[in-house]
Amino acid sequence: MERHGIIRLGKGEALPEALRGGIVALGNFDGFHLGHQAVVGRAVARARAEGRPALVATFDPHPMRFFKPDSPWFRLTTLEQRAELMRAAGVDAMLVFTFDAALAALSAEAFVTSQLVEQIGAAGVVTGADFTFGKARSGNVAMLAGLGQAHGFSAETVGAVTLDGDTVSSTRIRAALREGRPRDAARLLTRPFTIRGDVRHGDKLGREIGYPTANVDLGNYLRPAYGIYAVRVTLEDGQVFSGAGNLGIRPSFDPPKELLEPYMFDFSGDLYGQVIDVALVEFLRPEAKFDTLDALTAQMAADCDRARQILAAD
Ligand SMILES: Cc1cc2nc3c(=O)[nH]c(=O)nc-3n(C[C@H](O)[C@H](O)[C@H](O)COP(=O)(O)O)c2cc1C
Ligand SMILES: Nc1ncnc2c1ncn2[C@@H]1O[C@H](COP(=O)(O)OP(=O)(O)O)[C@@H](O)[C@H]1O
Repeated sequence: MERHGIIRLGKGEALPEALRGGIVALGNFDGFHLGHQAVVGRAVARARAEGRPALVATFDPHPMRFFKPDSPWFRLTTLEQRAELMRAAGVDAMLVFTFDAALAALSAEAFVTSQLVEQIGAAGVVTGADFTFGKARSGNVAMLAGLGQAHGFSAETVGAVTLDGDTVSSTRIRAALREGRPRDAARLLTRPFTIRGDVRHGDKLGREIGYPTANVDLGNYLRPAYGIYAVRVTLEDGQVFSGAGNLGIRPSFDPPKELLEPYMFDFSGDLYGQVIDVALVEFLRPEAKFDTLDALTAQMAADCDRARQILAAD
């Protein structure tokens, strides 16, 4: 089924003929950070030069979620967000392997022959230099190159991208977000970390205190440091509003509930059911527990003033 240029492989679905023989960037690409952009950019450039489809092949769920279902939330992007970013980078389609027990059990060689050769008909594969694949991660890029020679595709690697002296990695971005450094994360991502979700009904208290907030669940996203952030919110129609939002459990309210709640400046209207993008621009302060609504609203007013200034200067 094709949606946002996403094609789920397997389950009886064949790749459309027009997309066979492509140059395939292979990896998880969660976040689509600078390093991922180099790998995908190389695949797109080669595809254009050779007149072939430019493809990305990725895994869903993320292998880490499959092997360690209890690991803390870590996603930097949804599949749909990644597909949009890939499209903007010139990719014709994002192919998704469902990462299940059957896929995890394939040897490196079986993965290459059944997926890359038979299913995708790849003419070329581009990965990062440290890419591993196949059962127990037994396959590496040298093996991929050897299998490519045997099966008639080329395998190319792109070296790690560094910024400020260190390798750009999803792990480094996750650490920055968990430590409340969204600007550092944004430099590595080339855009702010952005949570996409649909606007839920809450306790309807926000509007009473003069600060309606559009409540969004954090879903599978990595949990950044809890606190108040200066945010930019993009609505479904593409309009962008500045705002200030609470990300956390709202310790002043009972029972605590984990949410992202942006209040948007200079907006009024009904957002329930809309899918919005909330970009975390700057960390303002940790969440606090207030004993009175007056104390909370005074603090919210101060947060909004600060967020306005920060975003205006941005
Ligand atoms: C800028 C801003 C800062 C906030 N700071 C806190 C806070 O430190 N502690 C807290 O318990 N709630 C805080 N809130 C309040 C809650 O996020 C939320 O507005 C309130 O629970 C009303 O919820 P409702 O949307 O369900 O009506 C803040 C909200 C905003 C917009
Ligand atoms: N400036 C605004 N920022 C955020 N949401 C707004 C704004 N103006 C109106 N809304 C609407 O008000 C709702 C939030 O009001 P609120 O009283 O906090 O209710 P809830 O508890 O259901 O979130 C949002 O979901 C949205 O539909």
